[in-house]
Amino acid sequence: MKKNERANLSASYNDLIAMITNPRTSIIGTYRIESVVGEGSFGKVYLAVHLLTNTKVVLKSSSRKQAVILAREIHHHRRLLHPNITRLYEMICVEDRIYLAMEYCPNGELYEYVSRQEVLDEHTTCRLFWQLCCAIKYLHTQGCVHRDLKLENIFLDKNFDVKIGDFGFSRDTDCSRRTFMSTRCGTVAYCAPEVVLGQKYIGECADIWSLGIIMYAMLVGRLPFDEDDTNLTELKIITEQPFLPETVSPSPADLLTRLLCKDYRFRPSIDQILSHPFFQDNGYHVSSIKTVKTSVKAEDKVRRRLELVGVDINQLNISISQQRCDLLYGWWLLLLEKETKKENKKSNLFYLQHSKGNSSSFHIPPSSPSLKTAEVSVTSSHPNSNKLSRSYHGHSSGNLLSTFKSWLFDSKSKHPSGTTSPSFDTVSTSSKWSKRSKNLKKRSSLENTSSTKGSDHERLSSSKHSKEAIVDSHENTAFEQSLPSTDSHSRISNLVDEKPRDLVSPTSEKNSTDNSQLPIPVSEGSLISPNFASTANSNHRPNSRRCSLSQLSSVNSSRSSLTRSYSNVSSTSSTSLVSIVSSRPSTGYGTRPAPYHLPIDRLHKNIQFPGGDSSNARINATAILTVGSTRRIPPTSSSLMYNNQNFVQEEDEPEESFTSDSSRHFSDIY
Ligand SMILES: Nc1ncnc2c1ncn2[C@@H]1O[C@H](COP(=O)(O)OP(=O)(O)OP(=O)(O)O)[C@@H](O)[C@H]1O
Repeated sequence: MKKNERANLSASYNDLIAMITNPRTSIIGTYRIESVVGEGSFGKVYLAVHLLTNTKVVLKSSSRKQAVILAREIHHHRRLLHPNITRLYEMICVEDRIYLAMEYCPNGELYEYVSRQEVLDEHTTCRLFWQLCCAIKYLHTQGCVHRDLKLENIFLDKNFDVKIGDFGFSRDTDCSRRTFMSTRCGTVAYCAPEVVLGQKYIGECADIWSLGIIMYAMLVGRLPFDEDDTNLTELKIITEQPFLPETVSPSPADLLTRLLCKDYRFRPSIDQILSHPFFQDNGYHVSSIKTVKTSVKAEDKVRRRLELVGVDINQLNISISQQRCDLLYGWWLLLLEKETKKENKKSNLFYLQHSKGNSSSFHIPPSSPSLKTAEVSVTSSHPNSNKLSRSYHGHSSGNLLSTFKSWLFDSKSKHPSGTTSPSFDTVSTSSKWSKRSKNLKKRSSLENTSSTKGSDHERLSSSKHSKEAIVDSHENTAFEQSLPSTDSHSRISNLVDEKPRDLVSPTSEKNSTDNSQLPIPVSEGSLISPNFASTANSNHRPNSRRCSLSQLSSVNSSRSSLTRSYSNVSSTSSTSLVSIVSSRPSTGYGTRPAPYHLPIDRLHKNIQFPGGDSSNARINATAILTVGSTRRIPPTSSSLMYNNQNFVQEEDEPEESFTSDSSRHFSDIY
């Protein structure tokens, strides 16, 4: 044996030893774990790289014990394909853990961003809030409500575009006949009055209230109702008008007033919100709503490439049509995303070339890439940079993998043309605001201040018009088959025992004798047209304009209090309003060193916990509490949050069957 051959053998043996003796898992399925980026309720969240596409993803790890809870999240999340919703690529089930591979948002949570910036200028607020509302419109149109919208569940991608995540409390709703729900869920400070009161509520209206809280936090730098004492927070949510500083211009103030209307019946619909002058005056129109688009050409290309490397196309089509979130579906989404990005770069280059010397003919819609971003994209699509990004810095199996990758990426086979270039869908809205408020005057002082802030904000501004290349399933026949039809939606709705009712008009509801429709007991003036507390109200947090989420006297209003929430335990009295205080210590300025959720013994003492192993129990910061329901949860679901607790009551949701099929054990290196 030659000397260098022996050296190679010895090196590969050492690699093998290093790999199998390393106590830390580094490969999960086809992902290589790089680092830990956070801690969720059920486990660590890792930054990982997809070995075939080099795409960065997050891997959310959970114990198999949480499988039933996760099923709800996966069931909703995998159907959602929108530029402002994090994409769920794949679910990897290994012996005792489940990993969810999701779109990575390198700029973290909106919570941290707002904390860093203290307050956002109106232009930035408008851009982010527009994206958020577009995502919510899509969600509601899909017959789904989020029910846990908060700054911590909104992420920012590399272009500082909004991505909603965490669908743990989502549920199906009938978008044509608003469904009444009774499960109290979400985070207290973001909860609508009707939810706090334990009344039946309409999920869409509760989401819209939470949007109001988020918009308020962006503009004012703190939450409108957030006290140390949860009961006080709840009382304020029900009775008080939020204090609105003078610095907020009339137009956003008008929108905020409408969103935070105590009576859900008078809150605007998502279409009405999107048509509000606050958006229109900033150049955001319903005609510029983005949808996820991919071309037939890109799909064909990806299919052929997968076929070339031996993937069974029938199997692939099944995975796609059932949105199975398995290995093949993950490959499909990631490859398609890459291909679409490539196409978008090409079209940006095309725009760039055609705009030279003729800039007036080059129209950039509000949410499409700016020229600056497009230039960057073109530069990075240079063949050399491509090569660089494809190079594999990996394990001993690198050679095989790179051969496989070269088959996937360097296929010379010709593909049928027929590209549908990315375009913007127009969504028509019938309702218009009757009264247009004054044009929004940009507050130059605020903008100046913000422009001098940290690099994050500069990046945000510079990427104002950037566009993410995202996969679209809607042009794909296979995908189309998989999209739940209205029928399947209503079938799912039927599984929920809360009977959907028509929301014809507030008047018709008033006539109803149902408790859920009784007017909310707040002062009459605020019932219909809530006026924000006067800015002259000096008792209420002076100088709050300058206070940040983490600095403000709600000082206590650091993250710990933000995440106080209803929990997935019901009290012994089914109608009592029970709240749980997460006693996670204040973590200071936008950091989260400790896990959110502390052991059960540190909870608010008025909670009565049914028997069970408290040491095993963790409070989900945003868990569920059912009030006023006499239903009992089936035994299988009762272990959702607390072992041995039969009091937990959850709404019936269609459950995804989680197989423990060994074929899913792609890589159990631990
Ligand atoms: N898509 C993502 N991109 C980047 N970081 C992420 C992403 N998802 C989660 N993280 C990081 O992981 C942390 C925990 O994730 P997340 O909040 O989604 O977990 P969770 O289990 O839903 O927690 P909770 O229920 O308490 O909200 C986040 O604070 C964030 O730092």
